[in-house]
Amino acid sequence: AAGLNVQLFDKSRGSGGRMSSKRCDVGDLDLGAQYFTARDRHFVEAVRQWQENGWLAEWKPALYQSQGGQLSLSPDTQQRFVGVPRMSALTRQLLGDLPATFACRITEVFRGERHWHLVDADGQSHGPFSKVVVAVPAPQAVALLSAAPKLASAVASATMEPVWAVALSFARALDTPVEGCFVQDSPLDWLARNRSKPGRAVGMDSWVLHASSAWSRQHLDLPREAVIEQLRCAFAELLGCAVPEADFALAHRWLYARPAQGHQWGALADADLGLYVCGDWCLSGRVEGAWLSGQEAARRLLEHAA
Ligand SMILES: Cc1cc2nc3c(=O)[nH]c(=O)nc-3n(C[C@H](O)[C@H](O)[C@H](O)COP(=O)(O)OP(=O)(O)OC[C@H]3O[C@@H](n4cnc5c(N)ncnc54)[C@H](O)[C@@H]3O)c2cc1C
Ligand SMILES: NC(=O)C1=CN([C@@H]2O[C@H](COP(=O)(O)OP(=O)(O)OC[C@H]3O[C@@H](n4cnc5c(N)ncnc54)[C@H](O)[C@@H]3O)[C@@H](O)[C@H]2O)CC=C1
Repeated sequence: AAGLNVQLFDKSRGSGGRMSSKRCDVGDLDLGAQYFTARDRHFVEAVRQWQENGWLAEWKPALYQSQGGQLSLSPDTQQRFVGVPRMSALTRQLLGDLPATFACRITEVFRGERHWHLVDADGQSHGPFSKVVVAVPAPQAVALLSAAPKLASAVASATMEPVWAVALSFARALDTPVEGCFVQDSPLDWLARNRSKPGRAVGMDSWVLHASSAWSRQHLDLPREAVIEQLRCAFAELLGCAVPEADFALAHRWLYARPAQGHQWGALADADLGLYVCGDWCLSGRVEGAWLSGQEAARRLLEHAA
């Protein structure tokens, strides 16, 4: 928006990061961020604009909570948004025609005499660039900040927690009114019924289950099949209805799902070098926090470029 030339590199095959959706035979599944809320007025305004553009829609699930094995309705007035027809649709729209190189993992960010250069996992070099913004989870950012050791050590203090995500699809819809559920006292901490979200395929009855970070940490190296089975059992127990073997199942491990602690950093920078770091872990560990942190990095970068 400020007229600078931007080149984006991402190690994934598509945009979205932890907001990405997986394309499967049973439809698109949001395995990471499930929905987002908007509280900061700048973000509220951005969300309003995206909604007007048709990039996202409000999700109004039949919301439940489960505590001590007791399932109860838990309606509220909180507005929750999702990308349509999949979560990652929003990032695809925001990307527009910005030059982006996907499936490109950056392994080194180094400064030449006047400019920055990036090296990827295939040894290819990219650049020169006058500024670099590192927008990845804190533990992955550290390796890219060797040119600014002070910055690297601040970032290294931000640790992140894992989350196992499981998707289960059933040809016959489960006999339950639940469409979203906040869970306590279980290996799970969240579950969502995919077809209750706007614009999703309605053929199969697909669910996304998230394990708690504590369970995920304890079962980090459990084989995928075992993760699916254990979380399916926890799911069945929680719903209290018959849950057959799924017709389709997958498990995805998010190693750096959520920040372990909250910070109010906004973004971090070595402005003299032209190196900026941002991400949800600089703020609230939510989509809104990620967006605000990116805005703050951009603001500082432009301030220094002026
Ligand atoms: C399971 C789960 C559930 C969640 N649920 C919610 C929710 O309901 N509501 C909510 O608001 N938030 C939720 N979140 C959090 C939300 O997804 C994040 O806060 C937000 O997406 C973070 O955005 P980001 O840009 O900071 O980082 P990311 O989305 O992690 O983006 C970083 C990008 O950098 C790329 N990358 C990493 N290293 C390299 C490298 N070396 N070279 C090139 N590219 C690299 C990655 O591929 C990725 O695309 C959830 C997250 C998870 C994992
Ligand atoms: N699994 C993961 O890796 C991550 C999950 N994240 C979740 O993303 C959501 C985003 O947070 P916000 O935007 O603040 O969303 P929000 O306001 O819907 O929820 C915030 C938290 O409040 C509780 N809560 C809210 N509404 C209800 C309700 N009706 N009944 C019972 N409890 C309720 C619940 O504990 C929830 O986690 C939260 O649920 C986070 O736990 C965020 C980041 C990572």
